[in-house]
Amino acid sequence: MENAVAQAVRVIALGNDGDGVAQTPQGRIFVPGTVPGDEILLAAHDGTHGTLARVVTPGADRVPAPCHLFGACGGCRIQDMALPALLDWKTGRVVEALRHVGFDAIPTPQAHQVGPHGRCRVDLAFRRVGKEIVLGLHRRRGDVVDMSECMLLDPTLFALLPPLRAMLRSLPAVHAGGDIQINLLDSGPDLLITMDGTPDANDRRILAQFGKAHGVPRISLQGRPPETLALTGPVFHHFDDVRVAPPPGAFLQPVRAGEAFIKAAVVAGLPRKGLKAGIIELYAGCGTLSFALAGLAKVHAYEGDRAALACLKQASGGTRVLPALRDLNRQPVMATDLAKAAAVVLDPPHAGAGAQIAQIVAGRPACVIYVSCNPAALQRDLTPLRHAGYRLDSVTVIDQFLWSAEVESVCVLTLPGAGRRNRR
Ligand SMILES: C[S@@+](CC[C@H](N)C(=O)[O-])C[C@H]1O[C@@H](n2cnc3c(N)ncnc32)[C@H](O)[C@@H]1O
Repeated sequence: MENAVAQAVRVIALGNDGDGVAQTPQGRIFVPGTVPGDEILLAAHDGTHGTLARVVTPGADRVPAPCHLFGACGGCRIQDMALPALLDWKTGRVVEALRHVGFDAIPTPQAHQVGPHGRCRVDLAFRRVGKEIVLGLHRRRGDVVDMSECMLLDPTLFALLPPLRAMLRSLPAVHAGGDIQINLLDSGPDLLITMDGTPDANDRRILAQFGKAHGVPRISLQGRPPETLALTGPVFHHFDDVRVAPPPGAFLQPVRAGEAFIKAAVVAGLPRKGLKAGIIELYAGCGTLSFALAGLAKVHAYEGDRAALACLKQASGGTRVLPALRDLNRQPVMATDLAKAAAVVLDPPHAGAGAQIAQIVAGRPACVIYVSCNPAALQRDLTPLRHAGYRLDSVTVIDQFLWSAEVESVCVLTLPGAGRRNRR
């Protein structure tokens, strides 16, 4: 970074990762900590990225960041922009991706935003610093920032942090530090720890005491597979009244309200008729959507992670969910099977659905409901479906990663005429 800029420049947009984009005489430059409409002075820039010297005139959507750690902690990227404006920006990103797909008509999206203090899933890092433990999220580029306050975390998880720090401080197997994944289940927080020492019987005793005292039924050590270090009570969660036992570190939606919005959009997108043919669900995880779908039809649920599949299988007895283990990149569900389904629901990982998409295109199921956490993958995966004649019936945008650039969406696609063909 060298070039100082003397005159004020205007921030005209947000980039995909949430940094402001300033229009300068030298071209467009990403400037963290700015929002559209700001008139700013740059401290320096290198032609593509700049640093903010100060905001000269704030944009209409600029607000004071609600958390004192904003700017230091890497957890929130865009806290100085009003939440309705942030939801509009995220909605715009999804619509832009769909425009690039080339749909003739894009329905007006339904947009939902969760409230603060709802995060039930978090990955924290911890470091020994002197006699203390620093526990929190990483800086944007750098070390861990102690989470002394947080606008995101569920209050139960936030309340766990002080005793967790104290316990980690006393744990002999923690030398320099490690990481903790926490899932807040119905049975309480479920901890999966990575540490730089090897826990012995004394460490396990300390962990079990902590678990009993703070309502943490299970603490596991990261590994393949994870090892249970302390089990002081039953581990369970519920999806639509079905009791499941998620494995340590299970993928779950991060916010309950976000999960409910996704589920409602998926269920609302199912066809009204022909559900007897059953639903094919791809990337089912531990069954977040499966049991809701099974309230309406038989569900063939495919998942590639063994532990998640075992959870789904154990819970599926007496329901209409039929789980199957499958790596959908290497062995996608074939077109002939997909063709018979009343609907195909897919919720792929960040990279998208890869090889599975070609089989969906070839199978031409009447209805495809695509749940996305990545607009770029959504655009890539829906493009061949649009070329195959699919129409976009509805779009739902969900902002459940508040104050970040992440956005989820649910797109419902139908193939004109295919319902009649498949029901014959
Ligand atoms: C975004 S999560 C969705 C899970 C679930 N629908 C939910 O809402 O909790 C994606 C899921 O895809 C699974 N997955 C990732 N790659 C896969 C693959 N190649 N084959 C099958 N499943 C895969 C992951 O294990 C994870 O459960």
